[in-house]
Amino acid sequence: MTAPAIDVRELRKSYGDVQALDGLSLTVESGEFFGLLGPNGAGKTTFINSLVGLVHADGGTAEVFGFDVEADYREARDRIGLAPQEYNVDRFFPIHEVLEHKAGYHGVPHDVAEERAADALKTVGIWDKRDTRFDWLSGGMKRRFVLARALVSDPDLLILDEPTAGVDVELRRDLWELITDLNDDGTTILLTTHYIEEAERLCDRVAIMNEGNKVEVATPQDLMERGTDTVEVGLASAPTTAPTLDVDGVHGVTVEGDTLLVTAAGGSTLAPAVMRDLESQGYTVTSLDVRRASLEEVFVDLTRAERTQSVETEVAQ
Ligand SMILES: Nc1ncnc2c1ncn2[C@@H]1O[C@H](COP(=O)(O)OP(=O)(O)OP(=O)(O)O)[C@@H](O)[C@H]1O
Repeated sequence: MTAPAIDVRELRKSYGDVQALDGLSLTVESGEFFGLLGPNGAGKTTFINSLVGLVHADGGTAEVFGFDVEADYREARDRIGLAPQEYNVDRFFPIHEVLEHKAGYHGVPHDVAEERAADALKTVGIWDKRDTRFDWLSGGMKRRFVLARALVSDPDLLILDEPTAGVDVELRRDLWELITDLNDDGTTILLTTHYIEEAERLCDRVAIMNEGNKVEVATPQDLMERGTDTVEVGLASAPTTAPTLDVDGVHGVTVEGDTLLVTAAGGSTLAPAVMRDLESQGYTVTSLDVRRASLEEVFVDLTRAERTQSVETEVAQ
């Protein structure tokens, strides 16, 4: 069996009083498209940095494709391509040379490195800029370049730390297509993002982090099913009070003019039963619409619940 792309156990890192990683355990399977979500300061970048040797963890273990990130640093690091949040690019050389140096650093012979650099620049669509320096690229091209640099060592695991932050819609879609293709070709992807829609669209599974630990790991669909949907039922005439519904899973009913707002987990499956119940009570249903819980709502609920819980624990202590 292939070793997981990432396997961390009880990972800890503190900066003074701040527990950036608080015993994080997480497994990402080889070939997965995995999302890491969490509010600012949740520990996502610290986690990524610990995988690539930029942060030395205080405790726990981290392996990449079965290689310990510290004891087997070289083996683990050579399998990872990192597109970080902050640019740390050599500004004095044309960008194709920067890529060749990077490939060389990972042990790729010079002639192969030249080819890899050309391929990477073509893949991200800035081959015509190959003789330009990094500083002279536009903001969008810089994003593309950072991805090319992550790709030049032909990594098995591509780590993208907020790759589409602040980019325009067109580039975002281009980048989505590019990384989806890479994943289809077998590259494992670890993506952090604050755009929940991005995670919903792209990721097989997501981990929601908060305060240095994971709150939940699931598929975006599973998470959304835990959220509260709203069934909007249009009635022929406005009721004076909210009807009582005898349908399992319904959380509440409110009246807004001639519309009933029925909140429920799994609204789309309950909608027909809601309609039947109302009709059996003599109501005439004129329209039915289901507003699904978004991943964003579930994310906010989960991280808020977690924060409230930790405040309550602190108060209790
Ligand atoms: N070098 C450092 N020195 C001191 N504190 C740090 C350092 N790096 C991170 N921290 C702290 O550790 C915590 C986790 O930070 P981290 O950057 O990992 O979060 P994040 O989830 O990546 O946040 P964001 O979404 O804002 O990028 C934060 O409280 C941060 O202030």
